[in-house]
Amino acid sequence: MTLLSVNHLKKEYKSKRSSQKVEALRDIDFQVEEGEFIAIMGESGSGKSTLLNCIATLDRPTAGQIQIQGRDLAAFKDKDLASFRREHLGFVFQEFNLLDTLSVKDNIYLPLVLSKKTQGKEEKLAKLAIRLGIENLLDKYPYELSGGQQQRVAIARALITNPEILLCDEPTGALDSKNASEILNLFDACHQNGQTILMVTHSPLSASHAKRVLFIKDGMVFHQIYRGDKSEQEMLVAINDAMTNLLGGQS
Ligand SMILES: Nc1ncnc2c1ncn2[C@@H]1O[C@H](COP(=O)(O)OP(=O)(O)OP(=O)(O)O)[C@@H](O)[C@H]1O
Repeated sequence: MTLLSVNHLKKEYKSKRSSQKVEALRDIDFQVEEGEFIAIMGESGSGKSTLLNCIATLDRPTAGQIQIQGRDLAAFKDKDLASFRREHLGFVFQEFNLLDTLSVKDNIYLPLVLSKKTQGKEEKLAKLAIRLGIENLLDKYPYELSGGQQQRVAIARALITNPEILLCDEPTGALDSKNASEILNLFDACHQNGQTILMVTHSPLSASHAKRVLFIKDGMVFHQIYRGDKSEQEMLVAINDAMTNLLGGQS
């Protein structure tokens, strides 16, 4: 079943200094099936964050359509978007974005508290804590944790509402290679569990964990690689080749 449908998406920003417009997204078109793990790659400035922000309902497109489970995001009023975002989407950021004044446990509960859906929260937390290997960290505070531990907690916070899509912006960007690889293994496990994941990344290694990689250039999807039967290593080679031939070659 198609979970996310992005049709002819266009986003223009008006420049503050001149009347010129920046066309961040020109014509983006793709579909995501339920349970897919997709990476989005592209050079700096190619529009990846703009695309993620539009899907995340944090920004409105200039034209085109985004549907999540058949719901057209343009039809939502601003005041309804926040609750839609909280209840249907999960976010993982490069810089973890945990609140230092709350314990790990309370950070993870926060989306449930904000949605007033705290019933059964202990059970949900207990299951997630085991899956993510953070059982011993729940009473600590974010500043007491390593980067890798903080990202595990951030993933738990993103998953506790059982979101339809996990949206990740450079989730391993602030981690060393060992911690990055542990986080990527967690994404693999989430994916095997049926979680739909959309991850923006500069890292070919991170993207090699995905089942499909979309390359964005000049505000359009101009290439895709399917994992198919490829091993992670073969996928990594294919991604690096695509980056050399397509991104490097045409810019
Ligand atoms: N708020 C804004 N106002 C004006 N222009 C913007 C705004 N946000 C992004 N842009 C422009 O839109 C284009 C796409 O930016 P975007 O941040 O989406 O790229 P990106 O692929 O995520 O880059 P990076 O990999 O460096 O994060 C760039 O030319 C950028 O300068």
